[in-house]
Amino acid sequence: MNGVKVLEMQGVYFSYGSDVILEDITIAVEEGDFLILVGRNGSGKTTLVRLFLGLLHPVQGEILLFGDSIRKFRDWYRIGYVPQTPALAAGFPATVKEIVATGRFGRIGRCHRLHREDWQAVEEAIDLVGLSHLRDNLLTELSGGQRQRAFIARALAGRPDVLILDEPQSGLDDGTRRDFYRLLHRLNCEQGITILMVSHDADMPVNWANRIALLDRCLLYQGPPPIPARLDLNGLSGKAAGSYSISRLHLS
Ligand SMILES: Nc1ncnc2c1ncn2[C@@H]1O[C@H](COP(=O)(O)OP(=O)(O)OP(=O)(O)O)[C@@H](O)[C@H]1O
Repeated sequence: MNGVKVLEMQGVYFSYGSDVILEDITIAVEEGDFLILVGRNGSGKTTLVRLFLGLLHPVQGEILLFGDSIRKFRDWYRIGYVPQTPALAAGFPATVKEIVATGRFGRIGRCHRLHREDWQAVEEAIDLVGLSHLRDNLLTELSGGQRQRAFIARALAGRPDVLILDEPQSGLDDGTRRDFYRLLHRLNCEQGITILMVSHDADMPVNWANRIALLDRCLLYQGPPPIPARLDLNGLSGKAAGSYSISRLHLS
């Protein structure tokens, strides 16, 4: 955490038609951060991620990537994206190695052949996530946790500076989820990869993150974990998501 801003929003607003989804968002992910963005279902987390990926555009405010306006930014290979994988992985007729190799295209361009150094990056990424023994297996032959790792390896193959993960832990059992957090912690601490992870899981080990942000259309908290007790987290769990509300957070 050296103060260099990798991802930044300044006063960002976003709406779908007349529905305001994000309001006055000012947030920065700094180099070396492990920032977890939490919020109930529908609070705008994926929308915020899609804005950082340039897939949506704010109606107001500025987005900066590595200090440059997103409008001028071209180095997309510096950002590795891991989507919610269960949907993506269903029925993928590709091996681990093949899917991870597609992670190189952001760096070398889609119409280029992979060279020796590309395959080396692919092997390194597979190794980093502990899937070397399954490199030639089909994705459909993998468990949910192993698939998750394959998609992380895919994002790592482009040797990004920052990883953005959108609820990567959904659908995993407790043990697999813990292993998964350990892997992310290792990538952050040992490989120096900056991480922005989205979650609506209030039970995650937030102490592994150095920063946490709570979103519900606007940012209700950002700072070191844990979220202050007055911002009662109970309503963030999947079970109680419906009972969570902005007014309750403001009043408690
Ligand atoms: N393409 C779209 N058109 C209109 N409204 C949308 C669209 N995509 C999302 N929304 C709405 O925007 C709001 C925020 O959605 P978003 O997916 O960002 O929430 P989220 O916090 O990521 O939710 P979850 O935890 O369920 O994934 C929701 O009310 C959703 O219904």
